[in-house]
Amino acid sequence: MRYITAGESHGPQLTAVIEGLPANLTIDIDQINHDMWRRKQGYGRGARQQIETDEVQITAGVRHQKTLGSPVTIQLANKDFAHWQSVMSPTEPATAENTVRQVTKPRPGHADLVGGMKYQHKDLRNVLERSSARETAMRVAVGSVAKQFLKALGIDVLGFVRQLGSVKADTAKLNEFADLEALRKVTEASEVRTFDPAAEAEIKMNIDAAKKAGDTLGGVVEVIVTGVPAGLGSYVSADQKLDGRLAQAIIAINAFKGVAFGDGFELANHPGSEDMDEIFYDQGKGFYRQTDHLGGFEGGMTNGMPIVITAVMKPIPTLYKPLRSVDVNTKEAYEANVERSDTTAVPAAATVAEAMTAITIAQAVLDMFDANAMDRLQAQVAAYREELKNY
Ligand SMILES: Cc1cc2nc3c(=O)[nH]c(=O)nc-3n(C[C@H](O)[C@H](O)[C@H](O)COP(=O)(O)O)c2cc1C
Ligand SMILES: C=C(O[C@@H]1CC(C(=O)O)=C[C@@H](OP(=O)(O)O)[C@H]1O)C(=O)O
Repeated sequence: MRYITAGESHGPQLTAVIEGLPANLTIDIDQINHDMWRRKQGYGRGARQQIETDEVQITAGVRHQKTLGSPVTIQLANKDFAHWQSVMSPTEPATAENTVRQVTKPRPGHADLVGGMKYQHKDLRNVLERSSARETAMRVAVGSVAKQFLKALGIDVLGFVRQLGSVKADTAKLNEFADLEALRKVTEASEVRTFDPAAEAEIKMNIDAAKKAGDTLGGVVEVIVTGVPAGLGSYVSADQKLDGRLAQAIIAINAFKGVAFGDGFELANHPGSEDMDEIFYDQGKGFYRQTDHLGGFEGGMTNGMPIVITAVMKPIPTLYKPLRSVDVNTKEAYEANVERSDTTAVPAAATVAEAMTAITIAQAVLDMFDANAMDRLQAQVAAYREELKNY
């Protein structure tokens, strides 16, 4: 399965094309729109989210809620385009009137300056429109389809917030959740998508304070995947290592700067005897582990334990507090000014990280099993799970 997205932040619409989904997968559009809603939410988001409704349309590859095996197209209108029609028109020629909102002042932390140099744009709007995280809306739509595919195979994926700014949610509280369903309910109801109400209250205060100071906040998201059979991905070649592919997918989210599996950077603080997940055997369930320090991966392959990914998002680069930069035409120094921006988007980014994870795991499943028809694929996965138990 592969996908591509197209669309500018203030252009007419965003589009995703997914190729390689098996036929007869049931697609629930309400579920997609629910995930779109989750990405739109989150304390600290800016005014743009009040303009958009983010309800998608499926325009190809699905009939009566079932995939056909042909490419699937998902479309999303940008409501904000109404305010940018002339500036962002794909067909009108450039005139003095419709190029008035040219951007010549690159914002530090954005693609603006280097994108302009690379593509020979002097109106940096030509860069920022596509480098904007608006595009992550389509990744969430594709991810929602991937999640529905995985769910049909007993694999569940959830992303949530672990830390926002310097405030960390309490790990002991996370361990109290019986399953992902219970965790989903609590984190979905949280305005900052976390599971710790005490941390949530403190985080909201910090977001208010950052906003007041014209500053922004980053944070750490976590994604957990349960029900994964052992053996997805492979150790045989670097490009087949599934942990490596997941790391690429996560770092490819706007503003993500680091990714780790299991205990992650904490692994360095312990000797090997405390970090490995020892192997046990039971007649009924086969080989199993009692711990998951390595986050579900050995040798680039899933080992049957939950996949646990944490990833860090830098603070939003557009600040109301001005940052120093230089105009690309006049070469004069200036201090950046801002129209509108998010104070933080870590809660939204947790949904994006969940989507990128789901897409990557779905691709690994489709690389390994029959990718044509859902029934045959389900039968193969069930037989494979049985084979593993009897190994
Ligand atoms: C969900 C989400 C929302 C974002 N919202 C904003 C925003 O409102 N303002 C902003 O300057 N950056 C925002 N960003 C981050 C920028 O898109 C990103 O930092 C920029 O494109 C440069 O890419 P890089 O940080 O990956 O190098 C957002 C990122 C995500 C994932
Ligand atoms: C539009 C979205 O996020 C945008 C991501 C973004 C950026 O620079 O990445 C900048 C802001 O856009 P605007 O300049 O239109 O206010 C955010 O609102 C979205 O997530 O749907």
